Amino acid sequence: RRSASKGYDYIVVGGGTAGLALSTRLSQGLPDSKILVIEAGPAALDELGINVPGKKGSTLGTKYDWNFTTIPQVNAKNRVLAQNRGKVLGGSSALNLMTYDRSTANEYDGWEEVGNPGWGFDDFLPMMDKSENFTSKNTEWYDGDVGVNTNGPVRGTINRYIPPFQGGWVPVLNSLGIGTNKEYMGGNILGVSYSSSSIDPTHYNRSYSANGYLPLAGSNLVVLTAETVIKVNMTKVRGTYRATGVTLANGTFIPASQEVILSAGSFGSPGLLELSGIGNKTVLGSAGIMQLIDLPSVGENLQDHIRIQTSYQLKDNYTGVDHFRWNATYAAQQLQLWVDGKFSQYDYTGSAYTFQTWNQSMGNDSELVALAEAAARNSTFPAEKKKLEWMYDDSVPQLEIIMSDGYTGVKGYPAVNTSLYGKDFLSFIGVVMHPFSRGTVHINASNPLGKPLIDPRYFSNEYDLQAAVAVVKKCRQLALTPPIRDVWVSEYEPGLDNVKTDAEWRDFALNTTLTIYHPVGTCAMLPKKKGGVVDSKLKVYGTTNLRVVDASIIPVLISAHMQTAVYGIAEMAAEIIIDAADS
Ligand SMILES: Cc1cc2nc3c(=O)[nH]c(=O)nc-3n(C[C@H](O)[C@H](O)[C@H](O)COP(=O)(O)OP(=O)(O)OC[C@H]3O[C@@H](n4cnc5c(N)ncnc54)[C@H](O)[C@@H]3O)c2cc1C
Repeated sequence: RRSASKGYDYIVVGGGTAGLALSTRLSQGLPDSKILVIEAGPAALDELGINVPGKKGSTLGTKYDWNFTTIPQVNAKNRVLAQNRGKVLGGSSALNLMTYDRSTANEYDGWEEVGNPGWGFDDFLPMMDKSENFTSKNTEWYDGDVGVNTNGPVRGTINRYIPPFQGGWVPVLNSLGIGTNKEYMGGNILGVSYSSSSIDPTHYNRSYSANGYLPLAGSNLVVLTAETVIKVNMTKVRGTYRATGVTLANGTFIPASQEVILSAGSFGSPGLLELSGIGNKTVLGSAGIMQLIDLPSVGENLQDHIRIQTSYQLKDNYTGVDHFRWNATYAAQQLQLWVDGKFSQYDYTGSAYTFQTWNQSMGNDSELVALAEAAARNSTFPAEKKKLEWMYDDSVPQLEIIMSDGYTGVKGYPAVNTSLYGKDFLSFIGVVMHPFSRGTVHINASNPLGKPLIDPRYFSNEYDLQAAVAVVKKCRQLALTPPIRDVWVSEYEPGLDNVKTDAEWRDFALNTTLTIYHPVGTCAMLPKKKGGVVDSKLKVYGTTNLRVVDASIIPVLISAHMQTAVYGIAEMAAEIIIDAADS
């Protein structure tokens, strides 16, 4: 193995979701090139908190998490919200909640329509497919093989276990006029499904970039862990800039003869550009960094999905995942079953999803459409225009609801010694698909190498707040509809008596809305004059050989969880970079 300081042809910064997929593909496609991927976190391939599906969420707030937060959100009662990101080999694919889906074809087409040739659904679906091995085709909850592939590195699997108290999910949604969708990976996600998770059914463990892609890499890929990059070194050549390598926090310079690729994620990649002198002059100046390339959109255009939840105490005859919190014996038994490769409740992540338009959900979307029009009216940014177009498009969902096993919320699981301690819960997690709030992430001028200043500007327009209220009311409606109504004793959060009026729902939304961890757009792929940081070949404007390849390049937030798109972006980038090397 080469020593890191000797230099490489390609350096990928960030061994996360996109970074490991990309560097693996580069090592395969460019066998004569030397490729280095540098990851700030450790490798943790044997970590049960990562591998065991039923332990999802247990690594948040740990050493595997960057533990970022927002700045106080002025439109959300000044709350400071968590912004978790993986700091481990595999990045956020090691920490995520494993939902494995895709949005509607029209939304990927929207990426192309805002100025990115070659990124529409017909071109992008094959890239997402390249990454996947969908193991549940032709099963009870998936018809045939529409839109899926079966020989890629990351597994997508519908859970083999659906808890009895979730048996009412599909009948309830059907009774409310929502059709069952067993082809949700094929470019139409509307309807109700028992949907897939990134789980490998060989051992029912998490499938992610570190255990999916990396074992396929050639020996020409070197993986450096526990090293943080602090800047890309740039040199001016005939009026444009060339990346010559990267500098580590310990001062080591590592040269790159061909390309440097940033895959440090939606909060990491814009910061690295700024630390390298690429960005907004004021931001750089206040941090004492000399501007090399004037690119004012770096760190702008942050978009994220917001979520809001209600939760219910299950009747005592049901065993939910909260059992793991309060019954150590049960948890140990189930974990041993999982370790032994036997059927275990720890196999399970969650399966019950619905995606709907406002019309499907409420019968009438005119008030929300009017608010969306008001939110988008004065914007020239392509994302708002697209989101408004999608409000009028019957194929594009505006809300998602997940029926989730276990307590999820803001109030907290009941404290020891209270009457509800030792009870199990189910939660409904409502998500607004196309919020109009658009925020920023920048380096902190007083500590440029420290945590970034993240300001998603949650609820900076009325549409987002009313949409959150509409989706959380829907959560309660689903809970109150038999046979779901028959499985629970009482509404724990917010409580049927505590929140009844619209004013109370509004207050509840302001107090409890959170992120569902899908920040995108901070190095948007767009024409430069429209707010772009990278072009449609993912190259940073003003450079010859610096690219960004991760969730930050997504120009418009779509109605899906992000991982399948991020893997698709990495596969697309690999083709682009390999083609460029061959030409
Ligand atoms: C808690 C959580 C739950 C989620 N749930 C789901 C879900 O259920 N389904 C879904 O589809 N999506 C989910 N997502 C979103 C999805 O996982 C992310 O969008 C996706 O993983 C982002 O990939 P990425 O490559 O852009 O960034 P990441 O995977 O975060 O990779 C960035 C990598 O760069 C490294 N890095 C950063 N800065 C530096 C530096 N300076 N030097 C060296 N290395 C650096 C990081 O440590 C990290 O490994 C979730 C995300 C989170 C955080």
